[in-house]
Amino acid sequence: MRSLTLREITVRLDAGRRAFTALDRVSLHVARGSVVGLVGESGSGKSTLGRAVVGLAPLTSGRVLLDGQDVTPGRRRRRSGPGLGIQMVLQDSYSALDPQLTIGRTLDEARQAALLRPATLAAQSAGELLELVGLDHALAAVRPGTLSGGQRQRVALARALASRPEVLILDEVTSALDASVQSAIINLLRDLRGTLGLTMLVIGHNLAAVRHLADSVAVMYAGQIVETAPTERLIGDPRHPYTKALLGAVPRLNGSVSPGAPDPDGANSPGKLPGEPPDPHVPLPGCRFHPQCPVGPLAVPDRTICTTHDPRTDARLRPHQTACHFAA
Ligand SMILES: Nc1ncnc2c1ncn2[C@@H]1O[C@H](COP(=O)(O)OP(=O)(O)OP(=O)(O)O)[C@@H](O)[C@H]1O
Repeated sequence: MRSLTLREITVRLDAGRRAFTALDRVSLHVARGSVVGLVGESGSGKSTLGRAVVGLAPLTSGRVLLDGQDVTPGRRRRRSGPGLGIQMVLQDSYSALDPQLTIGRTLDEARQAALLRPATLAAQSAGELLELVGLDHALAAVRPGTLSGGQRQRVALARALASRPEVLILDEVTSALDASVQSAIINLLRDLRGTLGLTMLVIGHNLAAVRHLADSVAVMYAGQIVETAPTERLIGDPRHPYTKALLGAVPRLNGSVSPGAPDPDGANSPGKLPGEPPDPHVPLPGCRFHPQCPVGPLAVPDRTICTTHDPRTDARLRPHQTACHFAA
């Protein structure tokens, strides 16, 4: 396993009439064999970050490093990019699997692709891969359409593991599943982490699921990471005003939640904060969070949070910070 380092990742996307900044200089480190959770509201840029790392979203600037080695997608001097070294599993495994191929064929193709990679460790058989994710060998003969959502997600995981990736990015892999299936997948990921020592970036709305997998959690808001901290510290002592607001909307998080506990009502997910997150298509002048920021008008009603409060130093970064309720 290797570490994953993201340095100042910026992604500008084209949304019809004009481009907008979906990710703004995002930096993150996932130590070798560790698990980092990435949480935030819908539209904050979590999936775009994962996609940019594996080359599925255009990277405007920034670097992707595996153990310090530059594997940034699209860089000229890099020959293969993250390639098979970083694998991503998506929420929608139905569209991610070819409906015409049997599961065995899908896994065999993934194994074959991995064998072309010189550094690849010995790939396992399709049956062994299925076993690894808790599925019966017999499922190798069937097509994805006959599987349940949970089984398909396990197959998607097996396909990602077929190439023995150094880093696994899991994007909302449980959010489309029933509560009990969610719980089983979370437990599977915990087991795989133990047996394979995987380095993982786990993206999710569900803070409880991330909590029970992740050593540390990064909180994303409007295309930026506003706070990163060891998981229990983040939950017990959030420093950034946005993290506090996010956790404040989740009363049960400070209580006891059993590992991998299902969360059918979303009570352990980041709660619904007042107002709407900023629209990334509309550039915001001055403070991005505070409705009364004197630097400029804010297009986000009810968001009484100022991002200019530095959680690491507790410093007030800019003069207009004094208008922020949270830092007052
Ligand atoms: N291909 C694209 N073209 C244009 N805009 C996009 C594209 N992909 C994402 N976006 C926009 O980028 C922003 C970030 O989206 P992203 O899917 O990364 O957020 P997210 O935090 O993963 O949300 P969710 O949890 O709902 O998946 C959103 O405003 C989204 O509409």
